[in-house]
Amino acid sequence: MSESNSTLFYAGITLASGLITDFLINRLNKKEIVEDFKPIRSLTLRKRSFVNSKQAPVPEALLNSENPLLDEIKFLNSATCDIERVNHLSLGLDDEFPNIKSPLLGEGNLRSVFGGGGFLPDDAFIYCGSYVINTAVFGPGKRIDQTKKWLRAGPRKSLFFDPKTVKAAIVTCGGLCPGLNVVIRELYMSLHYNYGVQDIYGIKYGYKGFYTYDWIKFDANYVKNIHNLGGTILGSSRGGFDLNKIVEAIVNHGINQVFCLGGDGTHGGVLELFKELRKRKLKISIVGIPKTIDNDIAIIDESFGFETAVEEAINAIKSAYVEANCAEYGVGLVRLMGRNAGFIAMSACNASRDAHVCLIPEFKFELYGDRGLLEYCYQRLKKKGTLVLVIAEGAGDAMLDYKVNVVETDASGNKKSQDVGVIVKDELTKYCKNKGMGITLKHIDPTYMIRTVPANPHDKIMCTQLAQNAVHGAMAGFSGFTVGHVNNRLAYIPIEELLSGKYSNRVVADSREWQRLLASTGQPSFLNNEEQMIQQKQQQQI
Ligand SMILES: Nc1ncnc2c1ncn2[C@@H]1O[C@H](COP(=O)(O)OP(=O)(O)O)[C@@H](O)[C@H]1O
Ligand SMILES: O=P(O)(O)OC[C@H]1O[C@](O)(COP(=O)(O)O)[C@@H](O)[C@@H]1O
Repeated sequence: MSESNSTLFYAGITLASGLITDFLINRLNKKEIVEDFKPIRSLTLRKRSFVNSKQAPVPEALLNSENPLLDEIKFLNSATCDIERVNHLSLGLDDEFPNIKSPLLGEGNLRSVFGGGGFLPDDAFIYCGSYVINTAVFGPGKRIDQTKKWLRAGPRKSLFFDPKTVKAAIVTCGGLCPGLNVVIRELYMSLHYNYGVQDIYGIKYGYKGFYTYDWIKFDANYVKNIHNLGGTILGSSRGGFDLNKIVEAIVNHGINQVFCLGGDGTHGGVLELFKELRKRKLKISIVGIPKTIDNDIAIIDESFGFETAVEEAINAIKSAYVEANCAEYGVGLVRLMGRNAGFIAMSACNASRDAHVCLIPEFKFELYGDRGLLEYCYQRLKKKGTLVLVIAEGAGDAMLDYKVNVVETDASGNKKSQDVGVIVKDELTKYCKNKGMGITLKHIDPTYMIRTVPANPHDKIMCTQLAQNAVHGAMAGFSGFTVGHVNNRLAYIPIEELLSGKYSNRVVADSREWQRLLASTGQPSFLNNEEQMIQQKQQQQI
């Protein structure tokens, strides 16, 4: 494209309305790539907000270069529709923009099993101006041009990094989660076999491993069988984030791509590292891969390991039901993880159909009083003889009339509270006894069992998609981003945006999933004065 044509092209895109932009871009894309479909769609409704961000301009010297990746970056910089830009290593650095042909580019299936030669057809690559929309549902008052758009994840035809010069490091942080080993394996396989990267290292026991332990040099034999193992072969930890020591270790090892698997805390670390690396003008791409069984990471549809955890949680609920059903006034009480969000508990209840009450951190409730939890349980036992309660760990904080103590704070600063399962068990037993009812209560706590199993097929597929796309993004030179599904399509999300505080992911009262749970359990609010609570909430929102 000549310079004047190119200027007109970008000006046209910039000025066109969102709808016209979408139309043009869809035409440019020619064909939809179906590779990033998830096997099952999460129906969770999320609250999302809309923001715009600015980036460093493309250096003058690069404006005339012929390079599809550079075109994409210029497009992202000039587009006025609400595309959330991901930082690129070329921006803010004055060097020439490299134009390295992706080794994935090829003639269909011509690649030999021994490597060499590309294997992706031309239209499998992400084209300039390809994005994922934030909202899937449109109706009166909601226009497609007003919804936020995220950069589409996927392979780029030209790369920022020459694979021969890439040295990558992989680290796993925070709590365990099914699928960590699948992501590690696929990061290695994609870097090594698809792009030809030779130097790939594993960091032991989370962030502190960068500067505390010897690094593991991976080879294919080391990782090829790990996908069927629970946990992480690298080990994980909380705490130990020391910015300077980590940057020093990365630089000393000559690393230029870092992949960090973890939740919000880990992404907080990625953001700090990203800012520091940018400040030092280092060409090191740092990428987050969202991990948590709690499924409470904002913006993305779902985090890997969550479905596996729900599947395992159902086994505990099943056992609780059998125990409850086989005793006079039998109660099965299952405590599940979920420090801040009740997605595991809600989904496990919806899937098992055996739970009668589900308590999660998002909704306040009372234990005592005519409309409190204990009276409801007592009445249900009197009438039906059986009760299954599912309680998320953080629900203790939602009890209005019982003070739950914070017993400790973990090394990452997350609070650890008194066990809500034990509190409800003791209080319910006492309450029923005072009313002359002797209950048989079995308390099942499968919290660590549900997160240590290997990933199920759904999560394994998701882990593979995330890892491959994290690698594509890093090889293209993007940095400071995380990768995840938005509306069932893979997107690159700037971590600055993810952690900006404008987004959250919690169960919301009007979501279809929560309404479905209420419809199937019939549980009330457990509030003695619900009306008053609603009014208070409304006032807080004004
Ligand atoms: N705001 C932050 N900035 C830098 N590092 C952080 C931050 N919050 C947590 N971390 C580090 O991230 C790692 C994982 O955090 P943690 O909260 O335990 O798990 P998760 O990543 O699953 O939320 C820990 O090593 C912790 O020290
Ligand atoms: O005992 P640990 O390792 O602190 O893990 C418990 C925590 O794990 C979680 O399920 C997930 O936490 P992370 O996302 O930080 O890994 C929390 O809900 C729970 O409090």
